[in-house]
Amino acid sequence: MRKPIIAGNWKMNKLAAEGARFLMDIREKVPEEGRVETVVCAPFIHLPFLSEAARDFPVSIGAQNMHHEESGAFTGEVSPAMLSDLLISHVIIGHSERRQYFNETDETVNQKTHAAFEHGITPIVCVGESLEQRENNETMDFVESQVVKGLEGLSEEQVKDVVLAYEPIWAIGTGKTASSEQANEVCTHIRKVIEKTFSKEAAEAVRIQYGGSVKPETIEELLSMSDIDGALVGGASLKEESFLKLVEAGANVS
Ligand SMILES: O=C[C@H](O)COP(=O)(O)O
Repeated sequence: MRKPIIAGNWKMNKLAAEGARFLMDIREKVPEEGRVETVVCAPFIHLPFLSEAARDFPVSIGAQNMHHEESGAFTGEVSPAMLSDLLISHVIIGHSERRQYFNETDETVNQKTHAAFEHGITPIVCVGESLEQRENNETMDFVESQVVKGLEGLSEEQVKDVVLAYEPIWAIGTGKTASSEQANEVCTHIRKVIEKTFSKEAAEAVRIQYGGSVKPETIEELLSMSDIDGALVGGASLKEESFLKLVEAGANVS
């Protein structure tokens, strides 16, 4: 069975003291690592503190982006080497907000995904269609193309360790969650794409999260679906109480 993975994406929220307080508040309450993987993806400035503070309890700390180069003249960027130096274990790659506002493309997603593996960081690769694409029945083809291009050139073993996050853009921060069936239908398609492009073993191993207005009230049903292995959560990951409920739901998947 694939281990559920619940990742909070704080986006551009929380001052340093608020981030620290959040971690201290959840430290005694997160379920043990064997049942669920718990990840907090925080803004860069939080990472040194959070990474150090989370060392002795089962919360992994992730970044929300990175550059693909090791170092160099890229003002304002953060490299994979800098993240692995801080023992950052996960990185979100190609979030739709990065694609929309910061010109991320399938090509940069692919470069960053390779770079993450070179530095021992687990990539959480985001894909998902716009409302217009959904209404034009382009969802499956579009998501397939994002998956194939984003993961191009990875080995089968690497693909098994990728986390894919299916996030329909129309459901992000809007309060409109895709129905569990809608979300699962696309996640099942993604798994078939992995099988076709890599192997059956890779398809069975790869974990696929759903993201888009996930709340404590909706998580259980989402996690009960055949191809949804976790959630990438924005708004509901900002409050300790709701984040813990999401993680607990992940730990209770049998
Ligand atoms: O990365 C998280 C997603 O963008 C979902 O955000 P949301 O839970 O606030 O809709």
